Formats: sequence, structure tokens, C-alpha cells
Amino acid sequence: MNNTATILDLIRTKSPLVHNITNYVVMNNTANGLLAIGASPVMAHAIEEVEDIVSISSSLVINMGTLSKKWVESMIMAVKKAKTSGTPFIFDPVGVGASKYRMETAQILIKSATPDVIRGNASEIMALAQLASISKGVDSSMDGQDAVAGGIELSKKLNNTVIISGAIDYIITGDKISTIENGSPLMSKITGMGCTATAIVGACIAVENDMHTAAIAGMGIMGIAGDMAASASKGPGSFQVNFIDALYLLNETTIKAKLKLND
Ligand SMILES: Nc1ncnc2c1ncn2[C@@H]1O[C@H](COP(=O)(O)OP(=O)(O)O)[C@@H](O)[C@H]1O
Ligand SMILES: Cc1ncsc1CCOP(=O)(O)O
Repeated sequence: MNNTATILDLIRTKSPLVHNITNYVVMNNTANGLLAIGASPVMAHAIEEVEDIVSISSSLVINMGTLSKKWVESMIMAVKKAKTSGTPFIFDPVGVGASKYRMETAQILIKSATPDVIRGNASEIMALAQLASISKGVDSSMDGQDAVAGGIELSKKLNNTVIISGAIDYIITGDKISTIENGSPLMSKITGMGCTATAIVGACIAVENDMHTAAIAGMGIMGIAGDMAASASKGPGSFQVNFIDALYLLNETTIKAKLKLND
């Protein structure tokens, strides 16, 4: 089991190929975030190639931000292939409570193959846990603490790791709960930060077998980079640029000095 600095180091040394089937809004931010930490992103959603790409990748990221029929078919093929090829995968149920289609798709995907990790905001995790389905669009309308019970239930039901992101990130594996209190409110003023978090955890699961440890590393990297970027930024615009720089500049010293992990 590695710590966050070692996991970042492994990503930089191994440069794992991270296969993303993600949404139109965030593809560029996500690819740049992955590159900045040393991973190698590939965005591929065509039915004709998803199985091939899964089989050469070190991890798979499934994000249902902008769904359509063809993409859902690709996602199902990809997650099934991930299970047969032993490729770890993370699922981001973007806006899952916002429509019947998203809810049904999330259920189909989870039934097709259990995600090793799920990352969502509090509303999304609550909706997935079917404790509530009051998601407001793709943003969260409730506090992380409210969703923790749902996160525990979901994690136990699926025997996996569930991340609830927000001002405090909760990393839940059954009864084990870790929290991270890094990051900035500016992160919720930029679209795609949750999706980037999911992809960065996706890079961590490519190099670390313990999903809870990998999830801590990914969310820690996000939060510390968020802290560093916020202190150098005037607002959301400069934050976006500074955030990518901060991901690139992160090292063992900054991680040790800044990580606010309660494990
Ligand atoms: N108020 C906040 N303070 C600190 N970090 C935050 C805050 N809001 C969001 N974050 C961080 O932003 C990233 C995206 O989380 P979140 O906003 O919950 O995702 P989503 O975009 O899916 O709603 C996470 O790394 C989270 O820790
Ligand atoms: C705005 C929007 N609409 C569909 S996907 C998307 C991006 C959502 O990204 P995030 O959940 O990371 O803010």
C-alpha cells in the first residue's frame, strides 16, 4: 500500500494510459489534468474501438455527463471488457438524479460491471444510493455529511469504494471512512472539476491496487493543487490555468506539508 506522494511518483514514472469515455464539456480539461500529473490520457468512445482501447489501457474512466444512445452502448461494452481484462474502472454518475435516463443508465452500467470506485458530489451519491433523487442539474444541492450514510450503503452494496466530493471529500470503503479537507470554493465555480477529480483518481487506480488508498491519493492531489492554485488566482479564469500548473508542480514536500487527511 502506497502513500499519496509515492502514488504520484508511480504515475510520473509509469505514465499509465487512462482510457476516458467522458463528456463533451470536460474532455480538454480532463486530458490536460491527466497530462499534468504525468498520466497518458486517451479519449475514445466509438463502439468500433472501445474494447481494443480498454485492453491496452491501465484504467478506465466512465463519465455520463453528456449521454446518448450510442455512447451508452460503448460504455456498456467498455465496462464489461474492463472486467474481463482486469482493468480497474471508476464511474462518475454526473447529474444522475436529474433525469430518468441518467438514473436508468447508471443502473445499467453498474449492473453490467461493478465500478471499482464511484466518485460523485453529495446529490449524485444520494441519488445513486436511492435515498433521494433531488439532484439539481449537475451541481450538488446538499452537504457531503448528509450523503455519507448513502455512500456507506452504496459501498457496502457494491463492495467497492465511494467518494463523495465537496468542501470535505469523503472516501468510503464499507465502514472505513477517510476525509480530506483541502481545496477551494473556487473549484465549484469552474465546470469539470468533479470530472477532473474522477479522472485523476482514475490515474491513481492504474498504479495502486488498494482502491481506498488510490482514492485518497487522487482526491488529495486534487485538493492540494486546488489550494495552491487558489492562492495564486484572481478568479475562476486564472484558477483554471494555475490549477494545471499546480498539478504539474506537486511534489512530495508540498504533499507532506499540505495534505489535510483524516484517516
Ligand atoms: N467548497 C469547496 N472547498 C474545497 N474544495 C472543494 C469545494 N467544492 C468543491 N471542491 C473540490 O472540487 C472538486 C470537485 O468537487 P465537486 O464540486 O463536489 O464535484 P462536481 O463538479 O461533480 O459537483 C473536488 O476535488 C472537491 O474536493
Ligand atoms: C455542465 C455539464 N453538463 C453536462 S456534463 C457537464 C460538466 C459537469 O462537470 P462537473 O460535474 O465536473 O462540474
